[in-house]
Formats: sequence, structure tokens, C-alpha cells
Amino acid sequence: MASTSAALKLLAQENTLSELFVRGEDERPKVAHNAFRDDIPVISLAGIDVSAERRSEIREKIAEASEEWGLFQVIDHGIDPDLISKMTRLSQDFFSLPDDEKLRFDMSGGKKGGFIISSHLQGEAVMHWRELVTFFSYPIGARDYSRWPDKPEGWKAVTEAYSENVIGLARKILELLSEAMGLEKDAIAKACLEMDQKIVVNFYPKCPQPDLTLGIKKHTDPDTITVLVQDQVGGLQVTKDGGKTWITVRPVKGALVVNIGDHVHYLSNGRFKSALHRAVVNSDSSRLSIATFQNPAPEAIVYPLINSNIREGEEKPLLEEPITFAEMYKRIFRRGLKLGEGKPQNQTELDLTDIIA
Ligand SMILES: O=C(O)CCC(=O)C(=O)O
Ligand SMILES: [Fe+2]
Repeated sequence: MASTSAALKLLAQENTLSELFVRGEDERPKVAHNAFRDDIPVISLAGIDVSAERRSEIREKIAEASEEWGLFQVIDHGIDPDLISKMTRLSQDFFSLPDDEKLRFDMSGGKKGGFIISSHLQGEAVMHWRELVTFFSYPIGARDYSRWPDKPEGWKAVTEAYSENVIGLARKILELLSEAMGLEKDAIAKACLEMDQKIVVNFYPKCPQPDLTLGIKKHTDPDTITVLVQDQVGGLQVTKDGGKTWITVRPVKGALVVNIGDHVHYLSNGRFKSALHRAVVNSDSSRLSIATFQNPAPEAIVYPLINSNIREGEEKPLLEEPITFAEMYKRIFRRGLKLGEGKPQNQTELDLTDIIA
């Protein structure tokens, strides 16, 4: 398929799904995008810095949700709802731009950031029903604004404010997780050396046969922690039994979804799960989500932080030896290949090249 963005739009108008997107029977979604369930905790952060009691109450809820699901929603998180809706609106506007405007930021050919139909970058047989635009926002000094969209009007200022607010919130949640592990509140931040950040705006067009395909297949995020905003359509699903049963996360107005990534999974020696999740699509409307990934520096050392039990031999470490974050990525990548899954079709592959490059 030579053309990129035009292709998905045209395919979306067909009555039947192109076979490029058809998944095997076992991977096809059995739970609808709007079969919402309330299993996933919605946690209010109100009063987090007001009293020690309130802080510990919030900490317990977050730790519990991270142990059980590796995913939860936060409300009263302190980020201006107006900023979030501006970010969402501008993102929608970006995807409504004519193809040639979006393709000015075409990411194919190994560019760091830009617009892609993810499917086209990957060697895997089945494609994702998704377009995305991605760009790196931290460290600030390394920002390459030439890879940030310059349209719609106002994108840059809104995105800068949004990315700063999200990294602030992510830091707060990482402080609570550090405390929950019995460590100083800056323990995870220190283990990151420096916090990098990357924003991925996902756009899932309407799909003629949503039961046969996925917007993004099951994966864990390989970062430290992800903060996601989704519209009210629904489609994010999570499992805690390896994919036997899937829960559709109910979109809550103003809430942010928080995912624990593989990095925190290793730092906590498996106590906190990295959520196994995916996105399903539908035939009624398109869907938008904005995932903001917080990553450690590539040279940050990954090893369980709670290692006294490990030293005393009471607990087995998840990792045999300390490795760098860049190495952690490589291993996740290789594992994907070894399991015969083809190249991992989530952020892993992109991040791998981004980090190693
Ligand atoms: O669209 C969603 O809800 C999930 C997106 C996602 O998992 C990702 O971008 O890593
Ligand atoms: Fe994800």
C-alpha cells in the first residue's frame, strides 16, 4: 500500500474490512467498546497535600489499584479541565486536516516524531486500525519543534502547557508509589535519573467490521508511567488474567487514566503490575485518546528498589542483574520475537529505536 493516510480513510468507507486488518479468531474482541464496567478504581486526589491522613488514604488506594490492575483513573487531579479539553479539541482538529497537511509530518523513514498510520511502520502481518501523531516533549532541551505539528493554530502552546501539567501529575503519583514501597518519596524519580516524556495522540476512525480487528493490540506500556486522556466513546480495555477476560474502562468526564509501565513493574519487583491493555474500535464513531508516556533516561539502571528482601534471599528478583533501561527495551523487543509474535506492534518498537538512536 503506497499511500498512507488516505488509505485508512478510504478503507473506513468500505462495507467490509480489508483483510490487512483482520485478526485471528483468538485475538478478535468479544467485548464491545461500550460494554462499560466499573471494576477499575476511580480515585480522587483531592487533598493530597493537605493532611498526612488524606495522603495515606490516597496512597493506599493507588497502591491497591496498581497491585490488582496496574491501571486506575484519577479525578480532582489538579489539571485544568479547560486545558485538557483544548488539548483534545486541537488533536481532533489535527486529524481532520487534509492528508497532505498531516503528511508534512510523516514519520516514516525513521524520523523522531510525526504522523503515521502505525500499521505501515511495522513488519507484522496484521495492521492496527489507528493513525497517530507523536512527539517528544521532555527533556525540554532536546525538543525538536520541527517534528511537532504546527497546525492547528495554538497547538504548540497548549501542548507545552499540557505536557508540563502531565509530567507534574506523573511525578506526584510516582511519589505515592515510592512511599507505598516504604521508600523516600523521590525514590522512583531518582531511579529515572531524568524524566523523559513522549506524547502519542491516537485516532481510531470508524471501522466497518470492528469485531474483526483492533485499534491497538494487547500490550503493556514499557515506560515508567502513562497518563491517558480518552474521549467519551470508549474502547480502552484491560485484563488481569492474561487476556481471558477483558474489561472496557468507562470514560469518566475530566478523569485521566493512569497505567503502570514495565519500568515500575521491575522497580517494585512485580508488586505493581504493568497493565495489559488494548483498544477496540467501533462502527458508529471515531475515537481519540492521548497517551503521555514518562520514561527514564536510557542509561538509568533498572533493578528492584526494594532489595533488602532480595539480599536476604526471601524474595527472588524479577531481574537477574541490574540492566539499563535501554537494555530493558531491547530485551522486551527480543522477547516479542522469540515468542514468535513478530515485531511488537505497540509503542515498544518505536521507543526502542527512539531510545537506542
Ligand atoms: O487508545 C487507548 O485507549 C489506548 C492507547 C494505548 O494503549 C497506547 O497508546 O499505548
Ligand atoms: Fe498502551
